Amino acid sequence: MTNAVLVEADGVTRWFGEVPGIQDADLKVRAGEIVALVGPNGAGKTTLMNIVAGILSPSRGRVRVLDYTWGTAPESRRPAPLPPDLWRLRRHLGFVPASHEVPEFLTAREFLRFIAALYENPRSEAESAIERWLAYLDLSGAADRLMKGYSHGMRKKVQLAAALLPRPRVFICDEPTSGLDPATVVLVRDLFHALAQQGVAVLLATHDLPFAEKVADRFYFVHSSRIAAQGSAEELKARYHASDLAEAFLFAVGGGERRELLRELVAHQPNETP
Ligand SMILES: Nc1ncnc2c1ncn2[C@@H]1O[C@H](COP(=O)(O)OP(=O)(O)OP(=O)(O)O)[C@@H](O)[C@H]1O
Repeated sequence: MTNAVLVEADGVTRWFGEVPGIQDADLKVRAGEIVALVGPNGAGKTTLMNIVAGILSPSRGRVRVLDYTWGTAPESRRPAPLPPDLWRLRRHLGFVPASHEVPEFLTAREFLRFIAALYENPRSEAESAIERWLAYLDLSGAADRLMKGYSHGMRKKVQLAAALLPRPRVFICDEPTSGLDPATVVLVRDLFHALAQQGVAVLLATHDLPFAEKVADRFYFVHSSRIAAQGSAEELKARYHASDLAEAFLFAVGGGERRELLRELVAHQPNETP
């Protein structure tokens, strides 16, 4: 299996007016690698994912996914237009957004058929792939109901199936476990590992650190619109003398000072009698 870099961001910055979405972010995801972006709300994870998925243009910096390169070099705060032929990349890039949006007035089966037709999968092959995805994600019983009545978790499952049906080489997934029951989280974990084994480059963003630690090979800590640290779980824990990934994150973004402050706050005064 090749370990070529399939996704690369170089100095990517995106401003929303005066608000920084992400600044000077460098990112790499290799074939067969699972990379997780972790960080608090508003840190910049979704902005970075949307940029490398070709949904949002960077204000500055360059992006390469497979053979497609786009972005801008000048010192500008104005987003560069996305290249018009970027749609060609989409059949190779599966994307699951953080939102649970699906076309509500279609059934899951209709929607998946639409996706298969869009990417010109042969009809017979597509039907059997759709059946298998529905079965794997435990959606077969609901497949002919309008998605209007679907729960958040069911919608997430449909988004996963739709993104993976065209067999992408790059898979970008925002909040993969949000709304999912614990048994489905295990299915998704296995799914990610299976994709990586097939040489797919997987990029995800999550608040679910136990899940991330089980699936990801490498992490990017995103904080205040910047990448604060990157590495494997073992590297990050060793670097910040942390017992788990959450603690490593806290120390990487300066939370160690808060721990010191807490120690001082609760320490007994020297002349205090117990
Ligand atoms: N369309 C937008 N217009 C204005 N500001 C935006 C827009 N999208 C994102 N931002 C801002 O960019 C920053 C990064 O947001 P982003 O959604 O990337 O964070 P996140 O790490 O994905 O957060 P969460 O974990 O809550 O999803 C935030 O300050 C956010 O308010």
